[in-house]
Amino acid sequence: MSPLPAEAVETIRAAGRRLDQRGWVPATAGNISLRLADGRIAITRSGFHKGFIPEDGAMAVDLHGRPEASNLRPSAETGLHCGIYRRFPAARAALHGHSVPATVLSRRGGDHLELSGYELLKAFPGLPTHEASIRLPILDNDQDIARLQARVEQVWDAAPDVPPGYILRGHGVYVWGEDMPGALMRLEALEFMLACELEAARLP
Ligand SMILES: CSC[C@@H](O)[C@@H](O)C(=O)COP(=O)(O)O
Ligand SMILES: [Zn+2]
Repeated sequence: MSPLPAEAVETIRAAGRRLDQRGWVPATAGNISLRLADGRIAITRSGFHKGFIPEDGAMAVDLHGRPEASNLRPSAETGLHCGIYRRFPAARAALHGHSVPATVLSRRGGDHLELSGYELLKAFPGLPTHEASIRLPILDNDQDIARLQARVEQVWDAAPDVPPGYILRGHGVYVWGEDMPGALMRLEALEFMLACELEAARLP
């Protein structure tokens, strides 16, 4: 059991501050992870405010979410992060936030949100133009994370071209990327488009 690399911990703490600056991690909401070079997953410990993650606020788990240190409690949603890393070998960073637009829009119903015509779609892989769309899955929230992850996998199985993100209804967004800057960029792009959708829904 080796300690987490200091650089990985700092990357996670900086991402937490960024999410907090944007208002996406109220109270103790949100969680953040990185896949380390040795294959372990570094993830935020449960219950901290993500804008103020302490130096010991991240810990290592394996790809199945099993903690290295049994006295520490990883994020309650570790199973969702590990599900992403198991499924997508290129994923090296995953972010989860609770923004107002994601929460409000997902509570309107439906099993997906179609985002089309936005220049910022180009932040997503394989979309070189705004003349494209992504179908962002919306899944009903569930406190049983293993059951929720099983449903996420059903959605991925049914539509292999799903974008690197999804929404949990009334809860928040998950996004992943090939590194932390990539995941942050994607989350920002997605949150911008969700905020636009919310504004548009308010127009008469
Ligand atoms: C403020 S309650 C939010 C939690 O239930 C959960 O959804 C969340 O995002 C943070 O949980 P955590 O266990 O700190 O990773
Ligand atoms: Zn959450």
